[in-house]
Parts: sequence; structure tokens; C-alpha cells
Amino acid sequence: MKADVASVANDWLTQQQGGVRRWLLSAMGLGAAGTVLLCVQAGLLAWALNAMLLQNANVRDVLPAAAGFVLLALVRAACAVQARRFGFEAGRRVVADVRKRVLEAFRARGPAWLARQSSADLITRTVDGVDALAPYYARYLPQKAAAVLLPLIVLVAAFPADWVAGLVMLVTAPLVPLFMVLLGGVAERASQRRWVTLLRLGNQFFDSLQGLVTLRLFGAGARRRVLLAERSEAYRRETMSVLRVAFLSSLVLEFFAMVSIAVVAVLVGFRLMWGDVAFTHGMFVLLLAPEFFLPLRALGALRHARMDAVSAAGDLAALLTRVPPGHAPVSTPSPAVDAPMHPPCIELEDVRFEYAPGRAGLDGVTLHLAAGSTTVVVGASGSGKSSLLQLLMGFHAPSRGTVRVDGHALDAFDAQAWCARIAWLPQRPHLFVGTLRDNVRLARPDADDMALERAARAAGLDAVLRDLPQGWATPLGEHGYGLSGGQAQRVALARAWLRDAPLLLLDEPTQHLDEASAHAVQQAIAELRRGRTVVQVAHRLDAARTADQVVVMAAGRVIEAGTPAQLLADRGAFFRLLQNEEAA
Ligand SMILES: Nc1ncnc2c1ncn2[C@@H]1O[C@H](COP(=O)(O)OP(=O)(O)OP(=O)(O)O)[C@@H](O)[C@H]1O
Repeated sequence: MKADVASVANDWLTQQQGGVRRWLLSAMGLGAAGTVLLCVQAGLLAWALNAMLLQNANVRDVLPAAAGFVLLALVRAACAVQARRFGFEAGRRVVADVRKRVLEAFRARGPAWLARQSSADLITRTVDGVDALAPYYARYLPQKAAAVLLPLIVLVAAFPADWVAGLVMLVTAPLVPLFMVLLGGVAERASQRRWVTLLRLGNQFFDSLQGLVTLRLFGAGARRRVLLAERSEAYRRETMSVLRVAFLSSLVLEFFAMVSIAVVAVLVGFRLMWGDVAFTHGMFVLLLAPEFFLPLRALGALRHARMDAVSAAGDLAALLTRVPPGHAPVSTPSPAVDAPMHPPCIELEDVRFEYAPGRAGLDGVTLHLAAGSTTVVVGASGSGKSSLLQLLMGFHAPSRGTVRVDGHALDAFDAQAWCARIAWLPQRPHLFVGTLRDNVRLARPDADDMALERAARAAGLDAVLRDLPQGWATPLGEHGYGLSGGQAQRVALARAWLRDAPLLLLDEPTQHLDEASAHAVQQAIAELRRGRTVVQVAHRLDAARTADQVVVMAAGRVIEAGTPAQLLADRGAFFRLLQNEEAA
């Protein structure tokens, strides 16, 4: 199973090379060119040393060789810098592309899927995980090619000069990759464990930050501290075990490289003494021997880049290739139908969808929402009211039944175009960090100041604005910090006005407001409802009295539907709910 995950991750990493092959090949080509130049440099140096030490040549005789040596060193440095640049460009491109696709995958899976994910997990996977790919493409892959190519070039140069030294290098070279493979499995497992521990630590930390007030008020801070300390300690242990394996493998690599170089040096020394090899050739091979092992040692030092990338790639591959069943949002690549600009007529027929196997959000729901009508949905907590709104937004695909808009199946519309036709007012509107103006303009970024003022007046936000010294420029914090619940709801109402969408979905927008604010917001909503198809989830049943249709839900099903007058006359579930409310 684990091997499967690793091979999926490796395959996925290989697939990502496709778009950056040109950059990787350029980096590898320059690396190879650098090695050829290095061989020439070694030849020049060996010749110059031979001339000066054994043939009493003067400095002027070796000056051209010295100049050539310096020139080649400069060209090699330029090759190395450029190869690095190409490598980094490859890494940058892969990261940018994968990040874009990850965001696209989030969008395609829809808000309902996102809401079930842990924020810390998402951040770690999409920020740290995607970042972990850069060193793999920028440095590891070019170095991997160099570790194969460059020793071959050195061997080709060394063999004609001294075949014995060439043979020693040839025989000892496989020992390095052999030990890398042997230690590789251990290193990869350690790296996987470290990645999982990091995800857990991130989760706990983020969760603790978000629930800081709750933890403090329940006196649970100390316990949480201990838990975080344990997770940090586990992460430290896993990191140390990764480092241990990394150091051990570096040690083994260095040891073999050193022994091989020493063997070459000793052999060259003896053979020079015995006169079996010319000084220039012996010196040439001696200078090349460390360079023979250098790419392999450098590859060993970059192993962690590969391990981090493989660990992150498993998650990314799953995210980018698999869409969880039953959570595909409304989306077709080439939408057959334009989303309507006029108030739509919506029909649900025997609709069922499940959040998870056996956990139905809606079950067997059949409803007719006439164009331009207002439907108020009531029912106990957990009866499926919000699920109905989410289905209409296209965040869930029915596993049974159909949703039709003006006679067309909902999934025939493009998801974005459909959302653009919806104005949504939730229980607690989400306000972003930014100014009040930015937050209202979210509904229509091209809206001018006149349109903003009109929307503010209609939503009752103008009164709020008068009390704020900075007016539209008032900065808001996270979750709308700086405004009360009622004020935030007016911001959301102003957004809905500005949006001017034909379908209005309201999820108990007065739920968390005091009587006075709720009344004011309800009045503004009554205005907003005109000329639109409206579905409003309501706890306060007075909203239902003015509706064209009231729908009563229980356990994901519609148990009653009709005009308020009909339902009151029937003395059924709606009647009982009203009685209960009046009694309370
Ligand atoms: N994200 C989710 N994952 C799993 N089950 C869910 C999820 N959201 C809702 N449910 C389940 O679906 C059913 C309907 O929930 P829904 O939120 O639609 O009810 P509701 O009537 O809007 O409740 P409330 O009035 O409390 O907001 C409930 O049994 C609930 O537990």
C-alpha cells in the first residue's frame, strides 16, 4: 500500500516535468558543458605543472595555458550560474502551475467540500507542500542527471590517460548509488512520518489559535499547551530521525568517495615511481578523481529535497486527480445553457443527496419554486434547511432526482455563471480584512460610488456609515472585527442589493440579531424580495406570513408545503410551530 502511494507520488512528479523539460534539459546541458571544460582545465594544469616541474619551462612558456585555465574557469562559472537559473526557472514554473491547479481543484470541489477540510491541513498542503516541489525540480533533478552524465564524461577523459585509475573509478562508483538505494527506503519512511507529524502539529496549532477564547474560558489552555508540546516533541523527534539518516548517508558517501580517491592517488603515485605512467597523465587523472565523485556526493546532499517532494506529492496527486463522489459541484466545461437573468422558476423532483454514506442532507424532496415567488422554509434544527440552500447554490450534486431551472437541468449551467445569478445572505456574513467599501464592493467590483450609496441606503447601512468617522474607508478586521452583528448583516444586505441577482437565498439572516435590528433587517429584506425568486430559511415565523409558499422540513424531507393560509387552515406542522412560537 505504502509502495503504491510512493509510486503514485513518483509518477505524478515525473508528469509535472513535461512543462519544464526545456529548462531542465538546458540546465543539464550546461552542467555537462561545464564538466567538459573542467577536463580541459585539468589537462592544461597537468601540462603546465609537467612543463614547470620536470622540463624547467619558465613562466612565459606556461602563460598561454594559465590564461586558458583562467578563461575556462570564468566560462565554467558562467555555465554553473546559468544552469542554476534554468533549474530555478523550472522549479518556479512547476510551483506556479501546481498552485494554480490546486486553487482550481478547490474551486471545482466547491465550498461544501472545503468546509469539511481542516484549514491548517489545507494551508500546510498547499503552501508548504507546493513549496517543497521547488528544490526537487530546481536542484535535485538537474543534479540527478549530472550524477549520471558527469562521471561518464570524466571516465571518458580519464581512461585514455591512465586506464588503471579509470578502472578503479569505474569499479568504486556503483558503491555510492548502491548505498543510496539501501538507505533510501529508511530515509523515505522517516520523511513520510515527519510530513504526517507536521500536518498534525499544524492542525492542533491552528485549531488552538482559532479557539483561543473558548480554551481560555473553559480553563483548557494548560491541557492544550501540553498537547501542543507533545506534538512539537514528536515533530522534533521525526526531524532528528530524518537528519540522522541524512547524515549517515552523507557519511557513507563521503567515506566511499574518499577511499576511492585515496586508492587512485596511491596507484598513480606508485605507477609514477615505477615509470608506468607519464607525469602529465597521472596528474590529469589525479585532478579529475575528486570531480568524478563530486556529482554523486552533491546528489546525496540533495536527497532531502526528493524526500520532501515525494511526501508532498502523494497528497497533491490525490487532490488534483480525484474528485470525491457526490460532491461534484455544478460545472460543465462547455455550458449548454446561459444562466437566467430574470427570476428563475426552479423545480426539484425527488432530490436526495448525502454528505457521507448514510448521512442524507436531503431525501426525496419535491418542490416547485415559481418565478418571482417567495418561499419560506421552516423546520427544526438539522431538518435540512441549509442543505436545501446549498443544493440550490450548486454546491452538492443530487445522488437521486433532478433540479431544473426554467426547464433545464441545473448541472447544464456553468458553476460560475450560476453563482453570479445568486445573492446570498447567510446567518453570519463573512467580512474580509479590508475597508467597508471593499467588503460591499465584493458583490460587484466595478460598482461606482453612486451604486454603493444606493445599496447602502436600501440596506440601512447609511445610518451605520454616519456613525463611523472614517465612513466607507473604515478598516475591518478578520471576520468583520469592528462591526456588530446587526451592522455586519447590513453590510451583507448592501452586498445583496449591489449584486442585483434574480435569485435571492437567505439563510436565517436575522437569527443572531436583537429584536430591533432583526426588524430593520427584515424590512430591508422585504424590499429586496420584490421582483426576484426568493428562498428564505426562517426561524422567526412572522417572515413566513408574507411568503407565497411555506415549506416545512423534517429529517431532510418536505413534510408540508403550501400558502401560509392553506397551512394554517390545515392545522398541521406549520400551525403547531406557530403555536409553539407564540407560547414561547
Ligand atoms: N457538512 C456536513 N457533513 C455531514 N453532515 C452534515 C453536514 N452539514 C449538515 N449535515 C447534516 O445534514 C442534516 C441537515 O443539516 P442542515 O444544516 O441542512 O440543517 P438545518 O435545518 O439548516 O439546521 P440549522 O437550523 O441548525 O441550521 C443534519 O442531520 C446535519 O447533521
